[in-house]
Amino acid sequence: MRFTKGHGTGNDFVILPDPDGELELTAERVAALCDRHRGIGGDGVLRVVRSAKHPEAAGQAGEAEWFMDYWNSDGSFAEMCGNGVRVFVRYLMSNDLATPGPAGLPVATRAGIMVAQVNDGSIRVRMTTPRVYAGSTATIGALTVPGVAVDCGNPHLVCNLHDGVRLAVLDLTRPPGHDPAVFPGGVNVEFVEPAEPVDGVDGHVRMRVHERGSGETLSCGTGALAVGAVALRDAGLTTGSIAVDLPGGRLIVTHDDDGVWWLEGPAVLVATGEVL
Ligand SMILES: N[C@H](CCC[C@H](N)C(=O)O)C(=O)O
Repeated sequence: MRFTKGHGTGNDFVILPDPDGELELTAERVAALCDRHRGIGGDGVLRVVRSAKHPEAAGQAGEAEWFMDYWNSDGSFAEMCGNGVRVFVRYLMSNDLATPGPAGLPVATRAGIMVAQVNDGSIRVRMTTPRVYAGSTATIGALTVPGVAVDCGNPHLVCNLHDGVRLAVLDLTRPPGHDPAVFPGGVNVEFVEPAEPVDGVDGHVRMRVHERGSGETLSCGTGALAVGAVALRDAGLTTGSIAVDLPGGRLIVTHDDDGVWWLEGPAVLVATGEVL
């Protein structure tokens, strides 16, 4: 089975070309592929399958030829993967499987159609509108941090640090505690601290993330979208751009004057090989 390894700001994926949806993918096989010692290693799997050939995407086939079948590294499914869409699009174009149209390159996902606009260094993706909908808390040991629930197609809990607590001291080797009544399907938890002003954007924050189904990752695109939406709200802005620095790099979240939410960042293909 052929594979390609790629990443977006260090959020890395095993890409599996499967245009006709013939691979027998199971949670166990995905976890084995993502194992960083016994397998290829990755935060998740992106299966590249034609929308018409996948039961969860057939309804989107008229708008998007390709479906990004995203799996977390533990073999669980997720509705959406923001970094993954950029890497997926970079893969499609590098393998001459698709070319962007006038509006960009549409990709079907479990959270709906995302449209990517591609340039050499970075890709920007038209994302789902993040919905801030509840207050909740996360716990790490004896620390309790208030946060806000944000739906980006997948669930997020954005926790702004305060009282001198810094990102560097957080132990994210285990899932932070969360309220299952608010997040019955689990949640991606982001911790945020303010950062120094940066030219060209309206705000700048730093974050770390513990991802549902993958653990702490170097980056999370939908997490950055959730964090950017909260940062704009907290700044009293309805539109604007936020630079979000993650351990793996910088992503830019923009809410434009047309009401579109964009996530912009790099997408790199690292290697191609054969799974034995
Ligand atoms: N790394 C992904 C998020 C995966 C979300 C997944 N962990 C979930 O269960 O929702 C991103 O770039 O958006």
